[in-house]
Amino acid sequence: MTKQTRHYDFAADALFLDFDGTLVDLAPQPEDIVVPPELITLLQRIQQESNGALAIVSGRPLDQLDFFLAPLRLPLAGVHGAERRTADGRIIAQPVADVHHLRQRLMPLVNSHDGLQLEIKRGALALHYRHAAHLQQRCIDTMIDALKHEPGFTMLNGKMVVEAKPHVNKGDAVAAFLHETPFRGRRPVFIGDDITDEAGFALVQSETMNGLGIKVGAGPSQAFARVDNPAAVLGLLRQALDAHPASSL
Ligand SMILES: O=P(O)(O)OC[C@H]1O[C@H](O[C@H]2O[C@H](CO)[C@@H](O)[C@H](O)[C@H]2O)[C@H](O)[C@@H](O)[C@@H]1O
Repeated sequence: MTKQTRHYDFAADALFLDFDGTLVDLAPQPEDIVVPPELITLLQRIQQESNGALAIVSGRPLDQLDFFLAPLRLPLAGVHGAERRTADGRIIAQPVADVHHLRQRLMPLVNSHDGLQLEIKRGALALHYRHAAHLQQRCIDTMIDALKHEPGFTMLNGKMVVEAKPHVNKGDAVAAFLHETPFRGRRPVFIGDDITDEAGFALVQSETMNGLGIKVGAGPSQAFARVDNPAAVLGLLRQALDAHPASSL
């Protein structure tokens, strides 16, 4: 951990965690990630100790997060905040644009090159080029062109992926949780690794929130603190629980 380490108080703080690249190592394909069994145990313990003030905030849809985190049922924000499951189990789905026409605009590129994959979500499309890195600029240019005709989306450059997502962000999702029980009134901590997580850092570190962002891995970030990789994030969670009630994150 670099820069600023702060006391983590399970009674007064709330924890918001990105998923890919933060809790699990990146994998060649979205479906290939491996969830360490210890992660499930740690999240379960944190959920209990913090009276439920723990949420996952991801670019993935809710059903995928539930699948990978089973048997846990946590509060979730999916598709970068376009859908949420609150702590009391309500699903809140933002209105989103239909991806059909955008998909049609992207498919010719995907079909004419090996190694490209189009992931379809509710209101979002992720064009993955991890297996065709030389096509990065081509993918970005194609997405920019396609979005000129599709006003319902914002472009997001992620890790070996360019996404068209709804006009939402993870900061808004965290803010929404912080208006609800059991998150309300707590100091937020947000841990994430990618550009989409910067909106989460900005929100929790704003003057009114007085929280902490923790960036995972290299690259520019506004987060006040940094750790190296998902293994180090697990280490932080473990440490916080071991030191409970006087722990630090
Ligand atoms: O917000 P996150 O939880 O970090 O999700 C961001 C995107 O993650 C997934 O793609 C990324 O991870 C894959 C598995 O490691 C990797 O193969 C891919 O190259 C990465 O971009 C997911 O597929 C996307 O839907 C998420 O938006």
